Amino acid sequence: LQKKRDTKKHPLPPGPPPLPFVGNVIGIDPDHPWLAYTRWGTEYGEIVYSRLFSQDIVIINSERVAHDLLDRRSHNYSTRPPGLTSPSFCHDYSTVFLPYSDKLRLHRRIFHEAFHLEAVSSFRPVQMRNAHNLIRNLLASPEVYGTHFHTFSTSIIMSILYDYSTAPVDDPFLALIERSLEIDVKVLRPEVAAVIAEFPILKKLPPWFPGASFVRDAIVQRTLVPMIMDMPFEHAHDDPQAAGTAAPSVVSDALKRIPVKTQDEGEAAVLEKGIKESSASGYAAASETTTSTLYVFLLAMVLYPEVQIRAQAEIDSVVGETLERLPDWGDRASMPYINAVIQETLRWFPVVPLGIAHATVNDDIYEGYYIPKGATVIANAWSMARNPDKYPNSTRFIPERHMSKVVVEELSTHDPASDDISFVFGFGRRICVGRHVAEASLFAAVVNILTVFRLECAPGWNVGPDAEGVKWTGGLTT
Ligand code: HEM
Repeated sequence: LQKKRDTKKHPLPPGPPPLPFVGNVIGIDPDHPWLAYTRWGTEYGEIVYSRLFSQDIVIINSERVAHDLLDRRSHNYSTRPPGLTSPSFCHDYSTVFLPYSDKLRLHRRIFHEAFHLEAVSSFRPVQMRNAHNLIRNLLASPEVYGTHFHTFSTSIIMSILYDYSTAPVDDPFLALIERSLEIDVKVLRPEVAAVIAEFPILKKLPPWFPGASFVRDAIVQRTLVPMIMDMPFEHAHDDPQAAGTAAPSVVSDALKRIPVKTQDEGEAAVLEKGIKESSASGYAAASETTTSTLYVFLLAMVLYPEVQIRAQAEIDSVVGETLERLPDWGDRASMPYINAVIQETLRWFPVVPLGIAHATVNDDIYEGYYIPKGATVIANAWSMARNPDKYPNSTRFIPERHMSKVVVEELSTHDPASDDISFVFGFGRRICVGRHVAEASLFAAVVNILTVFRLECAPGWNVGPDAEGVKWTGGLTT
């Protein structure tokens, strides 16, 4: 049955013709939906309407429209599709998937206090120390570079959030959280949410039922999430017998602020819960994204040796060819090319290719098109990164394209949100809260790797400069 609604005589945005009942399921590779959405962008334009069962999906393929809707009309476009916050998967705690609400504002305030532009420089020692560990690990066992990237990303975020030092291998807490993240990345997508919303009965299938893997995943997740939230939190929490003993961390600092602000026990409990939940969300949001970006960096370096040579020449010109010291934060302003390499890495293959879906609170009209209330709104970063007017030869890795725009001033005043590629961090009231931390971690890793190593393709590995043939994993992050 077709939904009947009053579109106020405005048409829906253009899009592929839907099949009866199921909508636009044909032609979408469920693991790589950004490819189909980008194709639709070429065919139908900057804003595309599609339908999955009865779920309206609006795909934004250009930065222009994303800024118009998600920034300028953020009052209407800042919530999340309800299917993403399924209580069966215990996601109702996660900042990333919360609807726009007081709880979300509290989470974002907690993040902002720790991660705003002026505050993040306090994490630099942790980031540089972990970058040095990263190059030591890469030297010892380069073949497991992926594990080392992962250790780098997770160790930084665990130190920052909880002052928790992860074990060099097989950390028991990380094993739990990784299992939980594996499930999240697989399940928390608008396409899956639309199917589950259409057939709530699916949630009731017995776990042994063939194809009911997400029911089994939900059961595992319900066991994991309380552990993931409580274990590191207790580590960062002050010993109640000896107040003020916890080492500095986002969590302990936030907890210390509570008594100053409120004497009310109920309010204090809400704040404490907010701190616990937002910090648990921070780990998930930070680890995969930073690790994946380092994979893209590595891919670029082996496919573009001339970029690598230019980047290394810049480093040599700053720290000296004899390598008497490793680069440090004070060198960053003198390394515009390294900064451009980081920008281009974020652009070349955005690791959150479709961002995290937003949703509309009310009906809207935009450039004559009707956008329904409750629509899932996807900002297609993949397509924005391939805008041929802004990025000629967009499939090529060309750091030089950022050189006129890269900000080289002292980094405490450097706001990546104002940069060319800010779209990879999302939009409006939901823009990534960890973007300043992410950028700094990437600098620490990239500059140290390039100082110490030459990165080359393994013999016999033949991938062209467009990285065609590279297999991108499916999910929220790739
Ligand atoms: C290269 C690294 C990263 C990339 C590409 C990235 C990208 C994104 C994107 C696209 C979103 C969705 C924005 C939107 O809805 O419009 C997001 C949200 C978020 N990110 Fe990041 N992120 C990165 C690193 C981090 C780090 C290091 C943290 C640290 C805590 C973090 C924390 C978050 C949180 C909490 C949200 C949810 C915000 C909300 O829903 O209001 N991210 N990120």
